[in-house]
Amino acid sequence: MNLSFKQVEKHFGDLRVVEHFERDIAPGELVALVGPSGCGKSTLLHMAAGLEKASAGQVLVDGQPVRKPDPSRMLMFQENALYPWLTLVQNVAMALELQKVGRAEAQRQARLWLDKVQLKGFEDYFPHQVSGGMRQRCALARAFITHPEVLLLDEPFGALDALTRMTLQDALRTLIRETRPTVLLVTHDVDEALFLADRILVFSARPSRVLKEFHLSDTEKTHDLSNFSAMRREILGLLGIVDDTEHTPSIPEELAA
Ligand SMILES: Nc1ncnc2c1ncn2[C@@H]1O[C@H](COP(=O)(O)OP(=O)(O)OP(=O)(O)O)[C@@H](O)[C@H]1O
Repeated sequence: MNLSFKQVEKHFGDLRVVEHFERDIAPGELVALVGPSGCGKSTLLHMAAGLEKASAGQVLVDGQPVRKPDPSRMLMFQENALYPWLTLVQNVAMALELQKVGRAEAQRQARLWLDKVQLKGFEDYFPHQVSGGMRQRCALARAFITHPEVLLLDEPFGALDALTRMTLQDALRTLIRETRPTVLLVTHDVDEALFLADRILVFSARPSRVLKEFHLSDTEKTHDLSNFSAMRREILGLLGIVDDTEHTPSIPEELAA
């Protein structure tokens, strides 16, 4: 599915959040949104999900305006939104049952998806009986089981420690390769964006604009992102996290005097 933002603006009362946002996201492409806190990244996801309306402009899916939420566009948050009173398999199956798939068939498919995210053996555990990383694996299975065509990921691994986050990023990448949804990923983790994205948009503070867009080559990426160190530095510089001028040549002593 093609996801298009056409001159999108979003205000909440007097608060101007997003201005003139214009981008096309191609079917199967993964675009990461990074920017300062409060610049409107989640708001863009909410508009794509149909939870918020643009104040001006349009969000289109395959040329059709987004008017309301739809199962073909799946939103996944940082806080795992699993139901605590359901087991993992019941949580995953629920996504299909909501689409009128019978319980037995939904549970059969849910077991397969839990296997895909390495949760075999934990199907009948309740969320509080497994780790945070396992809960997010389960949330991934639940997000993918309905084969969404657009996946809207809002800091999906933000609450996890760095090592667990990397294993979840691997799991997510495998699932994306199998099912090729169009993905918008909001993240504060620049390495996560570099590892997962085909394209990274770096936003300014509110009212936000795109400061720069980075295209990542198709090469097989690993968590060793040394090939991307220049891009990483530039992104961190745009975000004001590192001084990107620090590697410019220092002034020779005789001239500095
Ligand atoms: N429903 C709403 N009503 C009023 N203001 C809102 C609403 N949703 C978001 N905002 C405001 O819009 C601004 C952008 O919020 P948003 O959550 O999109 O930012 P963000 O870039 O995702 O931030 P963070 O990185 O901290 O999650 C914030 O100032 C927020 O308070």
